[in-house]
Amino acid sequence: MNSPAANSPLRLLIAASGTGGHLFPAIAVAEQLPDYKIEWLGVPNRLETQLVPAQYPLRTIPVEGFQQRLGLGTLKILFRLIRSIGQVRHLLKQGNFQGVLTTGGYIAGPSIIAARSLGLPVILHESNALPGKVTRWFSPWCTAVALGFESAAQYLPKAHNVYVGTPVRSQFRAAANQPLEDLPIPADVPLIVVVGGSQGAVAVNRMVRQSAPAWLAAGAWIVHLTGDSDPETQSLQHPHYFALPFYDNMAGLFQRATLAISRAGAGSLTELAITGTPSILIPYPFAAEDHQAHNAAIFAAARAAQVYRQADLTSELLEAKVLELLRSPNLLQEMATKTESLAVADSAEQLAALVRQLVEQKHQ
Ligand SMILES: CC(=O)N[C@H]1[C@@H](OP(=O)(O)OP(=O)(O)OC[C@H]2O[C@@H](n3ccc(=O)[nH]c3=O)[C@H](O)[C@@H]2O)O[C@H](CO)[C@@H](O)[C@@H]1O
Repeated sequence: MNSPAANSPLRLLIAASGTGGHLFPAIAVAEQLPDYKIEWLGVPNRLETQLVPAQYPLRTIPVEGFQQRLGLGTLKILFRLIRSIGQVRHLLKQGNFQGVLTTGGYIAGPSIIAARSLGLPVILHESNALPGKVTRWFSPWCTAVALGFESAAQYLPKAHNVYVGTPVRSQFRAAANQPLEDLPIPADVPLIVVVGGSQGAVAVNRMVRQSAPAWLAAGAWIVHLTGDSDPETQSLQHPHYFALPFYDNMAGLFQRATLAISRAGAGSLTELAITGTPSILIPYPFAAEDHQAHNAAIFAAARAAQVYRQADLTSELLEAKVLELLRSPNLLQEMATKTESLAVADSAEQLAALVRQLVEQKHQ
């Protein structure tokens, strides 16, 4: 591979794909590397085609997950994996890249193998408390593994682990109390924010709609981020209830929220910690290896959140727990303080510094 011309910007390939939880931390790090020439690697038809800022050219390759049992399907996937490795190698050589940053998931496997086979440094960021399969399999080959939760290191004994927290978008690092200009919510009313990860959570949505009338009657306002695949989003109408498929100003919303009801994806938890927002967490029960329950357990242990398994939760119980919290400002304040203590405010800067160190040291 050619060495970069003196003074030409270093070239980094970011392999991050699929969900907000994988994309936003990578975007946050990219924002910290304005002097790098960055290109993006993703999968066709996934969220990256909408969320990755236009300044980072997006390349796509078709990769899929690994099945549990061996069979013809597994062979096909293996074949695709080998083909993807070849495609990423070609891309890396052609683009004269000097390093790879990935946030895990299926796109990470071929990216790590391709980059390491060319002697390029790879930094893998794992945001979950229980690292995903791809991270557990491929982390020993990475130059460094950056962790969102310190306790994840116990699952990666052969990796070079560095705890940095999970990077959040720049909106979360701006001054507090960004106004919600598009939502006419009075300053002095309690606000409940409901969020089901980047794609919404239909089961949580249903429970929330059943419980919401009691919360509204108690004087609360509600912003309900439903995702775009819930057919019943218009079934509850109330002047103090806003149902939206997706919302951009999450920093402003979490800062303003009295209480959040959320899934327990690493991205949402990190943001709740940064904004010091007390929460009720309902881990997604079908997440790979139940990893959201591991994320939520850290918040529960720190008394930063109340955690309920979806299977144990009814709309009556949810209704009662929320009312109880709305009537307990001291408890909410205590949860807010505990939540804040879990935040790593400069995670994006730390991870960008790690990328610089490893990429630049290799190319000195
Ligand atoms: C179902 C599933 O397996 N989800 C996983 C997925 O994240 P997934 O994207 O589902 O969930 P996360 O909580 O990590 O991230 C959601 C992100 O979307 C943003 N958002 C959400 C709604 C909205 O209207 N506007 C908005 O901007 C949130 O602010 C947050 O930044 O990857 C994460 C990181 O590996 C995992 O921890 C999650 O468990």
